[in-house]
Amino acid sequence: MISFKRTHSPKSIISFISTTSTCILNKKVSHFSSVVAAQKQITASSASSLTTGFDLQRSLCFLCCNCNRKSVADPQLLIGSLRRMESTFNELGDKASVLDFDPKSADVGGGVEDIYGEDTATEDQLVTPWTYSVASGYSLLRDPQYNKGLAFTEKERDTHYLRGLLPPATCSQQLQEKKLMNNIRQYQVPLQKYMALTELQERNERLFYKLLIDNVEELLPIVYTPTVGEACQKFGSIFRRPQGLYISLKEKGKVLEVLKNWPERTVQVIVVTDGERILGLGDLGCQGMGIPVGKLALYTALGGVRPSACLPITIDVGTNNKQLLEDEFYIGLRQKRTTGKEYADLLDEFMSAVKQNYGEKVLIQFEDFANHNAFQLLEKYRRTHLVFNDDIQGTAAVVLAGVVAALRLVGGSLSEHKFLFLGAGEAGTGIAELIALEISKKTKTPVEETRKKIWLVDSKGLIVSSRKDSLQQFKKPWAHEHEPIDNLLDAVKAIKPTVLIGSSGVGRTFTKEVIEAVSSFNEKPLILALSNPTSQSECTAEEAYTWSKGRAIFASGSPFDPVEYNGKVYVPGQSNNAYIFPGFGLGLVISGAIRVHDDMLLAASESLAGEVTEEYFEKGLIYPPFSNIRKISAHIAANVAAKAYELGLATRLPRPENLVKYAESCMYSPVYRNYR
Ligand SMILES: O=C([O-])CC(=O)C(=O)O
Ligand SMILES: [Mg+2]
Repeated sequence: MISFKRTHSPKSIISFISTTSTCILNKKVSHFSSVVAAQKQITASSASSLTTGFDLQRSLCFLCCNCNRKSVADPQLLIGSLRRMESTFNELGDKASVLDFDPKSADVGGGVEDIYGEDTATEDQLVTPWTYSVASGYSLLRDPQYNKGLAFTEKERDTHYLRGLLPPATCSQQLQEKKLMNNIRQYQVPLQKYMALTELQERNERLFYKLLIDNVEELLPIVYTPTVGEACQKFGSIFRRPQGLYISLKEKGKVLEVLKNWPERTVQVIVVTDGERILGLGDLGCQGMGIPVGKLALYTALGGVRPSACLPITIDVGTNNKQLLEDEFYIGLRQKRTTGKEYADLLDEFMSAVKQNYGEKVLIQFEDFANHNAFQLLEKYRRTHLVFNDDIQGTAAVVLAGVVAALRLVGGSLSEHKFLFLGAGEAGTGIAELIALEISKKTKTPVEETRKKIWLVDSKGLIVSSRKDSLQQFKKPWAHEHEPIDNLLDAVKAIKPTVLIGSSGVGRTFTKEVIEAVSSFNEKPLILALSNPTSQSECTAEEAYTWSKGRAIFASGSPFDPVEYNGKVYVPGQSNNAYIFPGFGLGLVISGAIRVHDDMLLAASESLAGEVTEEYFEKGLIYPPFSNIRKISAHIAANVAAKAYELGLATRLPRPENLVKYAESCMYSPVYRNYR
């Protein structure tokens, strides 16, 4: 039955009870879930000895259920019980123990009893899916945020009612990590590894992050590209427990309420998608949820943002993917995508609700929206919200960093190079613009001029001025004077780029002829095949090295293994926005930035390029290894935060003196905590 901890002083319990009752009487809380929320607030705000709210909440639940199992929402009955409880404590004074209190004079006896009525409830009876605010006992083992499995110490097993719920052995987090890695390595199929990791995340969050942080190079291709792409494609079939928040057209008019259902109040980073352009795989509708979930796992593992401060969101406005619409296991709305006003209104409601619920400083990262919405959303909200488009801005910052680093290998300054892109969408035009901006700043030349060094090819051929009228807005700045060319190979031959960048989302488009052509007029052609996942990469690492006869400097969006060519081993780099967004977001969060400015992207990019040291250049690498990513992220965060302060966009004052140290000190560590 009810068991307040004996460590709770009766006075503090009484004060809690009376505050709660007052809240209920004043109709500040109107139903039971609000009582739970109120209880959390009261516990947090009263500096009483109520250090654990668990038992209180449990008893409230208990009382509630006991009042009337069919209608737990009756505040009057609850207050009645609370009052009786209060008077029991008052009578007995400091000697009181909660065991002295029996809410309905022994309505509940000993033994095994279904006191909450959940097991005995018939199908038409309502049961309350209640939970504790502070977990203990069985619920502690089921709470991924606090569960430590066999690593609970003897003392914790005593104080948290875990005796008997675990086998006798205890072990360290290191040993658990070793076991889990052994298990994961046994799976041959990457998707099975993905599922095993997801299960771990839902079972023991700290252990999940410990694995990810300590084995980042091995596990990144599982929780992230390429495997996350396959996971999204099969999301309905592998779906077990929901992660993140789903906002669909059904929730129109109620988005704020939906946000309030999320259990965490202090959210710092939201990654949101509408699933229309998942990696280079196209429209995966609601199943795109794998992407925000994966990106936020990296926010924590690579950038040190606390998991509880991360919120993955999928906005479901339907899908045009016929196969999914016909798939019996599809988890989303079964309708064609809505567009126009209805789409804009839902997004608008979402953006306002986020600000209302979480304030001005929550970062909203747009991810994998289709071009036509991505540019518009960024433009529409960048002055009113803290927004960042990873595919446009994050990819741009990472590619600029790689290109700047590569200058050490290929020579020349940025302005002396000529760039040709295959793909003129978010990544292509985003990268092009940031390169043009950087050249403009460095050479003090107007950006309209520096753009002329950069050429883009889309599905219709080279973007040239004669096509201007029919081009989408975001492509227009790239329509330079040139005769029309309708394919990449001819464009390569005509433009003679020193840098060739693939951002088309279409695999195997850097053909042998294309790579041979670009290698014919460059000693060391810089070739970046950015599209994800691996199946969509413009070429493989092996193709790039072989066709360029070992001369290409190559990096790709998804990882490739090292390649041996003519007796030499070439290690390809991974040009993926995962280098940037975790540190970038951390920098915004720690400075309390309220808007994103392009100069912050340049700051992040510069910081990343600065991490590529001689030892990596010697191996032909233009990015540092991911194994150093937390240190890299701290530096990126510090550089971004410094820029936020410089621009007057930071609200965390005073500015910490040493921003790198400060960033490091803010980073989440997955090591287990000791419980009192
Ligand atoms: O998720 C990734 O690996 C990079 C990215 O943003 C994309 O391809 O859309
Ligand atoms: Mg993306």
